[in-house]
Amino acid sequence: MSIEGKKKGFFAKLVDGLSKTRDALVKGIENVFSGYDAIDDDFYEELEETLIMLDVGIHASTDIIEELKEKIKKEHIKTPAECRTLLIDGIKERMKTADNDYDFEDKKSVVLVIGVNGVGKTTTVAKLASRFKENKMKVLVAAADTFRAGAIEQLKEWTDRAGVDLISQHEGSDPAAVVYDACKAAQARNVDALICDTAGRLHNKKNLMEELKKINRIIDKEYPGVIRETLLVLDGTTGQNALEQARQFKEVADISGIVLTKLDGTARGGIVIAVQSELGIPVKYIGVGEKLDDLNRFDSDEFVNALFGL
Ligand SMILES: Nc1nc2c(ncn2[C@@H]2O[C@H](COP(=O)(O)OP(=O)(O)OP(=O)(O)O)[C@@H](O)[C@H]2O)c(=O)[nH]1
Repeated sequence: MSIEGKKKGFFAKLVDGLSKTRDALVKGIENVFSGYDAIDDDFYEELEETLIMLDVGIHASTDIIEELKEKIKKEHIKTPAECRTLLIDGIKERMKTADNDYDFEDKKSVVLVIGVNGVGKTTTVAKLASRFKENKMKVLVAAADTFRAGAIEQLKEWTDRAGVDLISQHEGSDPAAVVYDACKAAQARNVDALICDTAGRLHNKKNLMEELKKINRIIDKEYPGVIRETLLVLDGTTGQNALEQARQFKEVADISGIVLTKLDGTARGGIVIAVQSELGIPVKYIGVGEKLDDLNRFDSDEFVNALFGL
């Protein structure tokens, strides 16, 4: 399928996947807009409460409303209907990614993928590998989640499916040793993107921090000069728990981007807005299904349009 065709397919899935969020969000917001004739404190309060209820997050919701108030004053807007467009534009604006956010997609890079078990980390590694491969990059994957039983086999199945090579050792081996091997192999094979699946044991933050530090040290030493990216994978269906997880990971790792998975079929898509605003880390990819091509770059215009059924 052409890239254009794939993009359309992804958008259709996104629109479809966000239908539950859309139903909840749009219905809630439209109710506020249609329930008030004038813009007053009650209107703002109800709008803010609706955003919070939809997992947009307390801080982000407050910010959005404050920003909206200022714009309304500046532009002398009088009716709730007129302020709907301002609200939508404001949400789009706060989720924009920067131009250099995806440099690792077309330059020599090492991408560390972190996140707790079950969030869709392994699947995301494979989806990224497949995406980079389609972009004509030579990809290598490292199985540095050596802790969870069966993780290596599972990753092997996925990388076979994606048609990319995997560097692995046995279960229980030192993740840093796997990364060392992978750095050597990446250089010997002239690889463009090395993607490392790492373990995410949040219940032992100190160990996790040490492990990630060690991995980073090895990459710095053995594979200098490459672009570094650390993506945290979060399960979009878990709402505020995902946000809490992200806060904890932020303490142990230098996260450069978020991948939100399972946005298909959740009513909690508002979490995308919360994550971006509350953590100050851009959402770079979203997952809307279990197949290899069900991951795409996050596009704030596309996302908010899908969310509001525009
Ligand atoms: N619907 C849907 N399912 C997804 C998505 N991403 C991953 N999954 C599913 O979520 C489940 C967990 O995904 P994994 O990739 O195995 O998760 P993990 O974080 O590596 O977790 P462990 O394998 O337990 O370490 C699998 O059944 C995936 O198919 C997504 O975007 N949408």
